[in-house]
Amino acid sequence: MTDADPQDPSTGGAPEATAEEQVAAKAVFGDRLDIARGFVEYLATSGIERGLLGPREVPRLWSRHVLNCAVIADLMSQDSTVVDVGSGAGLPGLAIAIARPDLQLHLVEPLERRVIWLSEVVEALALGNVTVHRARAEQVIGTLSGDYVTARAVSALTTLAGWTLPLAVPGGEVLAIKGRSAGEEIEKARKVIRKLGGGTPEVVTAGQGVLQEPTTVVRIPVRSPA
Ligand SMILES: C[S@@+](CC[C@H](N)C(=O)[O-])C[C@H]1O[C@@H](n2cnc3c(N)ncnc32)[C@H](O)[C@@H]1O
Repeated sequence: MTDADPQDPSTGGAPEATAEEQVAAKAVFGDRLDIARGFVEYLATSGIERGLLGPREVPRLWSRHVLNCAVIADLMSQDSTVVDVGSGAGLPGLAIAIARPDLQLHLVEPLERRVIWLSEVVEALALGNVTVHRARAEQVIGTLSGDYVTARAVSALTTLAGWTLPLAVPGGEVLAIKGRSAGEEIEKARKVIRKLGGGTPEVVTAGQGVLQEPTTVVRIPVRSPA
């Protein structure tokens, strides 16, 4: 029997970070790098086995998923509360919670098997700053709120605005990780954002100088009452 190749998604196990990813991971996670490694291990094993991510994602777990998500914590003030909508495999929620223990994270995810996996990972990694809620975002409006509301790959901004803006406190922000479509999505959602009390949306990036490809984020401020 030969040892499993960590870079081969068919053989299971966590991928070895490339030299570049290791430098970035050290910069992003600092003395919590071992916890981040633990998260990558869970993603690469039970996360894949239970269908939270596709096996093809294994070789890019660090760059495309964990690091890409964690850097958006740079856009957040100290000691804030964050609601992550549609956390799935804990992205971006758990990556942020690991990078920034000063933040309080609320992960909102409706699917039971994802919630069970998230709860197991939170317990195993002893992430005391994370609470997992089994719910759709619409169901927690009025009961849960945060200084920041995050989301990645959950829905187009026209729909996502209605799920996230009501969860941000006045003066807070929605931070939606988006790809190249960010500007176009903003144009389509401008009217609904205004109707929901959102301020002027903008495209910002996070992770410059750390990641080869910085993360594109749509930032929407939430207006304070006049
Ligand atoms: C494509 S996955 C993305 C998961 C994760 N954010 C990521 O980037 O890997 C979309 C997730 O959003 C969740 N979702 C769908 N509709 C939702 C809603 N209305 N409120 C909260 N979560 C929702 C799904 O259950 C799923 O876990």
